[in-house]
Amino acid sequence: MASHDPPDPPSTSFVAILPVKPPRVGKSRLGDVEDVRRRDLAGAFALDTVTAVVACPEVAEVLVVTDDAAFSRDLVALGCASMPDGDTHDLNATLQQAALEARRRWPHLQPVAICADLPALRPDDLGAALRVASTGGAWFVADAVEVGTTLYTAPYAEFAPRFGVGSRLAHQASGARAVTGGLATLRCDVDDRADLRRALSLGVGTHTAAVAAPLA
Ligand SMILES: Nc1nc2c(ncn2[C@@H]2O[C@H](COP(=O)(O)OP(=O)(O)OP(=O)(O)O)[C@@H](O)[C@H]2O)c(=O)[nH]1
Ligand SMILES: C[C@H](OP(=O)(O)O)C(=O)O
Repeated sequence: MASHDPPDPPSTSFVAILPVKPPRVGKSRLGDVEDVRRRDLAGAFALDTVTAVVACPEVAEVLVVTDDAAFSRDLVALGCASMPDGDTHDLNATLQQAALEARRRWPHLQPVAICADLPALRPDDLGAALRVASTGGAWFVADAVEVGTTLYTAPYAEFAPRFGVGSRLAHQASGARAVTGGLATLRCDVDDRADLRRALSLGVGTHTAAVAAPLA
C-alpha cells in the first residue's frame, strides 16, 4: 500500500551564503551592453539565483551578502536574510565573515557559498549537489568550463573558500572534493555573452528572461 508519510528530512541542512556585488558595478565582462541593461542583468541573475536557492529543500536558511542596501531589500523579499560586506574588499574574506555570522545565527547548519550569477539554476540540481556534500568534509562544484567554482561548502570549522581566478584548482589543492555529474544549471555561471547564451538555452528564471529578451 502506498505510504502517505512525509519524506525523511535531509541529513544535513545548509545555510546558503550568496555574495552579490552591487549590480551597478557587477558583471563587467558582459561585453557591449549599455550600463543600465548590464545593471539590470546583474540584478536579475541574483534574483533568479536566490529564488532557486530559497526553493531548494536542502537549504534551511539563505544569507545574502551585499553592500547594495536598496537591492538587498528586493532580495530579502524573496525569503532570505542579508548583511553588508563590511570592509574586507575581498570575496573570500567576505564569505568567511558571513560564515561567522551564519554560525552565530544557525550553529546547527552547514555553510555553503553559492555564486549569485546562476540565472538558470534549478533547485533539483542544487539539492543533488548538497546531498553529495552531506557525506562530510569540504566539497565544491566546478563551473561548466572547469576553470572556476560555483559552489563551495564545508563545516564551519573547515570553511575556507578560495573563489577567484582558477578557483577549481585552488579548491582541489585545498583538499576539497569535486561534486561530479551533470548539474548543468548549477555549473552555468554567467560572466560573458557566450555564458548568457548557454544559460538561455538551459532556461533562465523570470527576472533574467525579462531583461535578456531584447538581447536574444
Ligand atoms: N558581496 C560581494 N559579492 C561579490 C564580490 N565580488 C564578487 N561577488 C559576487 O561573487 C559572485 C562571482 O563573482 P564574479 O563572477 O567575479 O562576478 P562579478 O564580479 O560581478 O563579475 P565581473 O565584473 O565580470 O568580474 C557573484 O555573485 C558576484 O556578485 C564582492 O566583493 N562582494
Ligand atoms: C568567483 C569566480 O568566478 P569567475 O569570475 O571566475 O566566474 C570563481 O569561479 O571562483
